[in-house]
Amino acid sequence: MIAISNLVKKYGQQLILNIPSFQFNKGVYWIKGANGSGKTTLLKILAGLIPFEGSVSVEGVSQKQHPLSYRKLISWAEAEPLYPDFLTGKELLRLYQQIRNASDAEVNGLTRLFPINSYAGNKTATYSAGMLKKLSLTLSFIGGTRLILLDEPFITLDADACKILGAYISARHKENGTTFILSSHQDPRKFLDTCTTLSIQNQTLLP
Ligand SMILES: Nc1ncnc2c1ncn2[C@@H]1O[C@H](COP(=O)(O)OP(=O)(O)OP(=O)(O)O)[C@@H](O)[C@H]1O
Repeated sequence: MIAISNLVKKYGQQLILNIPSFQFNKGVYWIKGANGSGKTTLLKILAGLIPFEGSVSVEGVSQKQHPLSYRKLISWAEAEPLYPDFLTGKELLRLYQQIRNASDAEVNGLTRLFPINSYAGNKTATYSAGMLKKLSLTLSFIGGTRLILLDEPFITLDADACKILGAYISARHKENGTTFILSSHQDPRKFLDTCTTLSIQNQTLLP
């Protein structure tokens, strides 16, 4: 599903990641690691957001050779989402729907997941951290992408929302074969049916 080859990431002279080779089959993956170990950096690399040495491909599509096709396969939700204050959740949902060519039925169904309809008409400036997180996760689920990258998806979510998120990930993986990679300092396995644990240690990714 994902193939990493000779991946090296440095910030200045500081080596952050050195992953000679790694393959992800379809699945649900939890990446753990100490603060500053490189989890967010790896997710950003897989999302195509930051430069790196080496190669990454998803379903045979190389990020460097076919960046547009590659990005169409992937969704990303960041740990602490931020949106322009003046936009409403509904406007963002519409934007993602248009970009990802999703149906009204799909988007309406996703807005009922957490649910976010009661506040999506308001400007994002008025949202709490958890409300923003629910919006950002909902946006990342739009469009049937094959790989969904979630950076600390459980932070700021209440207990019910954590259960809803875990059930959604498990069901979507089972029904559509979507691969999820999530980073978390909390053990997410209590919310997930299946989950493969990986860790980043000494700048590399280990099973
Ligand atoms: N833009 C940047 N410029 C310079 N160094 C950076 C930058 N972003 C991250 N780093 C460094 O890269 C290393 C890995 O950071 P990263 O955010 O990937 O860690 P993490 O495992 O996600 O950490 P945490 O669990 O604290 O969120 C850290 O040493 C960090 O200081």
